[in-house]
Amino acid sequence: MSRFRLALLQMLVSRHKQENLAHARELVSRAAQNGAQLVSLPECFNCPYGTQYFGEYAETVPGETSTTIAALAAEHRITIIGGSIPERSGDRLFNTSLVFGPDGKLCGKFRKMHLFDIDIPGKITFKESETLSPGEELTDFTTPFCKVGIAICYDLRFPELTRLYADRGCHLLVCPGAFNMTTGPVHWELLQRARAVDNQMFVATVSPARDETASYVAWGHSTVSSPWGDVVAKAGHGEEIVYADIDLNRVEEVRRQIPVRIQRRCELYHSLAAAKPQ
Ligand SMILES: O=C(O)CCC(=O)C(=O)O
Repeated sequence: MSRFRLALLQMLVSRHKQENLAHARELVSRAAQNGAQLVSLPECFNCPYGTQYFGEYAETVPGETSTTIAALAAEHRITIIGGSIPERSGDRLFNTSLVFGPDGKLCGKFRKMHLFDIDIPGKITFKESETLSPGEELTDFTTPFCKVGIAICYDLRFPELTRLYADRGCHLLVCPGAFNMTTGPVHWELLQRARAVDNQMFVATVSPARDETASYVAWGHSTVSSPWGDVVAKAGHGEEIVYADIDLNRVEEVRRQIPVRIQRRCELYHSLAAAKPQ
């Protein structure tokens, strides 16, 4: 199958977990009724985004949220990327994305690999590493359409991660993320289009809807970029579902036209990197 419908759920997240789960149920059902076969929720969809919330909202896997998403995937016979949730594992917390296939079974679990620690004086200081631990594994999964890789938000800033997925045969990267009002306007679209054009693959980012009353105000603008690097679908900042009819033939077409993937000179890069500067 070379075509499928992707839906990005730009959901408004509240402080009430039960309300968030009910809302996710509603949006997933709407997307499935509209023909979506692969659906993604945003980063931290069951909890407000902020280090002060992660411990309180964290769950083990399996747990309430994972069970809810698994049941929804099975009910609608679709694949659901469960955005991300704070996950508790022993005495550690992770920012984790869980993926469930149309049979309701867990088919992927990605823990955010690069933690969001930044300091922009007068604008935004954020230190995920105060409460979270980083993941160490790649997570890709196979669908009837293509292989899909997962990254979470700040991970998009590290081109090496997306390159690893592309080299493993992924034709789509899905990245639940919540950029903010400082970095979002300049970096959000730029980074995803760069990852798409670097690797000649589709890249989809899924943000929560903007809530001006939240302690962390998300940029919104969930987006799908094509292997050519152009934007094929994009949300505003309010709650909405973004649909994209993905034609995977575009991946092969762009790779044939501009064959950078086979023109890379990896041995040369390695020897240049190893050489001592003059
Ligand atoms: O990289 C950024 O500017 C934002 C990252 C972020 O919000 C996150 O990793 O959750």
